[in-house]
Amino acid sequence: MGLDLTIAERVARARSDLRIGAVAVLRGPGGAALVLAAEGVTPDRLSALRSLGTPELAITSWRAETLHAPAYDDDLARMLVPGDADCGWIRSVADPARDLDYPMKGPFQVLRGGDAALHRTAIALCKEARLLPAALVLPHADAEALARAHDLTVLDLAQHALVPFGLREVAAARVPLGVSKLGRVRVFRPADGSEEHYAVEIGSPARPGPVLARLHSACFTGDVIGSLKCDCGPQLAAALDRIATAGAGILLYLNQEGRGIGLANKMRAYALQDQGFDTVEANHRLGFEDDERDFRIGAEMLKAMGVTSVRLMTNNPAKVARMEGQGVRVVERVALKAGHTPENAHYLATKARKSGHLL
Ligand SMILES: Nc1nc2c(ncn2[C@@H]2O[C@H](COP(=O)(O)OP(=O)(O)OP(=O)(O)O)[C@@H](O)[C@H]2O)c(=O)[nH]1
Ligand SMILES: [Zn+2]
Repeated sequence: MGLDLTIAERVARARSDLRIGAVAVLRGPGGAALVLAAEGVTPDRLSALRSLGTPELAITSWRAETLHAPAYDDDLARMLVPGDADCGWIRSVADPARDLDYPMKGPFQVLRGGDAALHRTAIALCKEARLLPAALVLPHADAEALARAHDLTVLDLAQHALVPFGLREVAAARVPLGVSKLGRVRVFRPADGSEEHYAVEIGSPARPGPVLARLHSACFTGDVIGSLKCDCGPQLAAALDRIATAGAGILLYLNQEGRGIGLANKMRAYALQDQGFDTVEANHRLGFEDDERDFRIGAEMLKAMGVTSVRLMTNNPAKVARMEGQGVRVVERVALKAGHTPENAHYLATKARKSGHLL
């Protein structure tokens, strides 16, 4: 019926519920559970969950490795929350901020066997909500009745897996730029309620290409406030300059701050870097992969603009491979070196050594 929530709307609702600290219900073939982002737990919510059973804390295998806890489910670990643990305990398992000062001590009661599908989706939703990748999960036979009684969103695991990936252009206008009067900005909105992304088109790039293109991931610190910790700001300026000099091209500004972990998590990663961890180690200690970006977005935007082949400005061979994997031909990789400073030398060297970037 037309008034029913679509799958995309239901997933967006569950994601925002976790984001604001509310409880949602996940339902799978093996049962259902109440879930809550670890970051959003409050004493009230914790005691409400406890009145219904023993909550489990799902963390990624990266976070488990830092805590020296076994990840029996391969990509994640499910720990029982001890009866005397408070919200501070839960936050310390999820958040490495205080790992060095107050190391978490095991032994942790890690569950083995059984089904981790609900936990896996709960972590995926936390990541999509740009929260720490850790969730409280309380499997419960009456979870659906509780959802009805408390007006909670119910999401099927199958629905989460099926959410349609679709981006459509919602607005476009001429924007004269410092580098070229022939600028145009197009705004793309994803079907799944996540952030919008922008295309900056200069001149009239000939479709289907090859078009001189740059996929730039948002970096508030580098792009907006001139941080010296990375090379993003100067790369952004250099890419626009190159396109303007060539007369035509496209820069995609993708809202995948912090390689897809969001600004709050990136600042958590920076705080860990202040403790001596490098950019990759910091992501892992937080429980993330070193790169959480979804490269379908850039490819779909290019295709939506009629572009299927590019001369890609990047120093990251993985970006080239990911674009090719998504059906965009990269006829040439154009090196983009700008903004090397003493402050970002270690960061760039780490990306070269661990993530395969070309210096
Ligand atoms: N998680 C995390 N993200 C960072 C850090 N430093 C910069 N970033 C993010 O990294 C991304 C940089 O992306 P890009 O410059 O587009 O991509 P790249 O993979 O380095 O490849 P290039 O095309 O060669 O620049 C931005 O989203 C930044 O916010 C960091 O220390 N930790
Ligand atoms: Zn940056």
